[in-house]
Amino acid sequence: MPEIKATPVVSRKSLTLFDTAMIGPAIVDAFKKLTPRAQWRSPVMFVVYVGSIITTLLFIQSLIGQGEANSGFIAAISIWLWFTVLFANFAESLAEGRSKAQAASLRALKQTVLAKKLATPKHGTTWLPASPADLRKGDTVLVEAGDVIPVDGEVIEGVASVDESAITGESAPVIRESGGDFSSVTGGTRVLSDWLVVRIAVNPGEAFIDRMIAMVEGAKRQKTPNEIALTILLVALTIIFLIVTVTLLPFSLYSVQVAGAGTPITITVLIALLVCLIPTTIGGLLSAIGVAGMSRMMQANVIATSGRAVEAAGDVDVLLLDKTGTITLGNRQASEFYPAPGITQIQLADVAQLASLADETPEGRSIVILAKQQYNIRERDIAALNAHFVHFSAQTRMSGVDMGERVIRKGAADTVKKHIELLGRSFLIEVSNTVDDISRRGSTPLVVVDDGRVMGVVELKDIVKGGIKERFAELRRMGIKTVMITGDNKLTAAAIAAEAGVDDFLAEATPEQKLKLIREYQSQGRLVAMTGDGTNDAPALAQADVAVAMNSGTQAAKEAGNMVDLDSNPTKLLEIVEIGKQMLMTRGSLTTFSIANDVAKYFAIIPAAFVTTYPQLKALDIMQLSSPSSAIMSAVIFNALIIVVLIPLALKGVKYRAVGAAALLRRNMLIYGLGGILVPFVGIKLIDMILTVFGLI
Ligand SMILES: Nc1ncnc2c1ncn2[C@@H]1O[C@H](COP(=O)(O)OP(=O)(O)OP(=O)(O)O)[C@@H](O)[C@H]1O
Ligand SMILES: [K+]
Ligand SMILES: [Mg+2]
Repeated sequence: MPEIKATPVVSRKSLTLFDTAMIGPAIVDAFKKLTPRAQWRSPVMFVVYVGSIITTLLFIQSLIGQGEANSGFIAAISIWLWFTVLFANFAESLAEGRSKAQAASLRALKQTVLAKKLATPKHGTTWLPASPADLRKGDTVLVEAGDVIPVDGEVIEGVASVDESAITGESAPVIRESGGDFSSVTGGTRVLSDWLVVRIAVNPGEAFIDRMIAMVEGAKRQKTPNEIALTILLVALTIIFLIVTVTLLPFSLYSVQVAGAGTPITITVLIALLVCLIPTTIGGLLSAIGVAGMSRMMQANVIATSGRAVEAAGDVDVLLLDKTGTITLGNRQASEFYPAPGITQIQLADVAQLASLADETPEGRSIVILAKQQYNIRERDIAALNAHFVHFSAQTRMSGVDMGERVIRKGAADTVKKHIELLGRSFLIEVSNTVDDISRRGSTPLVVVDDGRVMGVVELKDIVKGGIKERFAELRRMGIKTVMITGDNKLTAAAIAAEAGVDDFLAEATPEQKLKLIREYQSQGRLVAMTGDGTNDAPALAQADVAVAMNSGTQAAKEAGNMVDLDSNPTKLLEIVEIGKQMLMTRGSLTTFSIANDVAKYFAIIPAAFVTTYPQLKALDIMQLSSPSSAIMSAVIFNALIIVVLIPLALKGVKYRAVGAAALLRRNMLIYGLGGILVPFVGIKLIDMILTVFGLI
């Protein structure tokens, strides 16, 4: 057979906020964005862009003929308007630079190793080398120790340990196996031991990594509903100020000609006035805020496939989590056989094993293993048994085998109870007690029946993931209600719910009931987040506003969600909510700041701009700036520099605190509203003084 060499798996490296290596390219990129097409994306900045062009033309006119004002002044205004545009471009480029670096490191994961394509989907059959680009959905490949998994897929045979550090950054290997909720594998990860037969789940270009790359690269292209609403507000403000400014010109001309006032206002000054009044601070930083939000999600090891979901995360008020695999480790293992009165442990183990021979779930496999370990019950030849196997489903919550007339089942206590009641039998009190005891420990009881006769109960042990309780308490402080939903029985659910510290739980839930619960919350106007890993969670994930699938979960769960947590950490939602809230708050704060800024600029520019036309306006000149042209220059320079000053805030986001929304709003209004009014007074005065001291004006 041909030899296939494994290439080293590249790890995703994390990026700091201002990598100096990214500043140079961002500056170059800022100049590249000086095209009308790129500028048109932000209507506010487009107005500044047009203003820069007009003042440039006015400057050229002043050089070759009769200018409307001193050419030095026009040049200075023009240069600072160009800077304003460039600074906004730079903010966006810097944010994109981080995304691009993230996308590039993802692309490095796309391996070009050859896959071992199987002709028949069975281990031990022959394979031929195939390029990943030639693999189609439904093809099967063999992946052995040392091999890199070529494309996303589902394990259909085998158990192996897999190194997923390239995707998750987590160095501990994970187990991937057929059946159950741990069967999905991601392209670019590497099998460490044993082998897997994998059925390819995606066509070329549709793989998980491809979607991740598209997401980080396309972050600025898709505007979210929130962003669109804000853009409309900014455009409306821009239009109002445009109309106000444009009507000032004929007004000024009229005053001069008819009423005999001083000299008319110049177009250069009008453009400066307009640019200072329109919300350039938020207009220039809006795109960067969105791109940086997506980037922060990546940094948290969360892949969001929609910007809308990231925003919705900021407003979530209910979080639904499934139990097994999300709150618990999910690797439920049979730990003990509890026979019914009159039955021996060996008899129970024997029947339980028969019912599990073809059960590919981790639960089923663990029963076969326990029976072998404890009683040395050998696996029987399935073919010789003439048996028909009944596979587990989340709806029936049972599995088993029919051998001729003999019906063997194992499953959740309530469903098995119904099953035997149909046969006119009932549970013995001892069995019910055992079921309750196991449940109270937080374990899952599986009741085993042989032809209507209860043989006993198998205990499946599961472990609650570490550190969960503290994190749920934090969610509560944020005002988010946590609800655990599980297919397991009420007692087990109650035990795990108490251990994990969730606010509420729903037990014995079918996939339909999970879905129904989400719809109920949504109809009360709540925004619902759901975290799940299993195929039975997929409908609920598809319905939730923010749907986080565990990376360890099934392909179906990942397809249905709008986010994937690469670390498979159920409390990751905490960070997701924080990032969402931070993004919404950053936008809100900078919008407030941007609009509040106008007050100071109004007092700086209006008296200066019109003092030649209306000397009475001198009364408004509370800032006492050195000259009208210095006042206008200072305002324009401040307006440009404030964008640069606020870039770190736009990229990092305003600090989030787990306090109520009203308190947060009050605090932000105080800082960014009041600050927005006061800061420019100081800033403009300072710039005016510098210009004057150095004789620059
Ligand atoms: N292989 C199996 N054979 C028979 N019954 C099973 C098997 N696996 C699980 N069960 C029973 O079916 C119930 C429901 O399982 P399901 O996988 O739908 O939900 P769950 O994983 O327990 O909960 P969650 O929704 O939190 O993941 C389990 O609680 C258990 O009692
Ligand atoms: K402005
Ligand atoms: Mg599950």
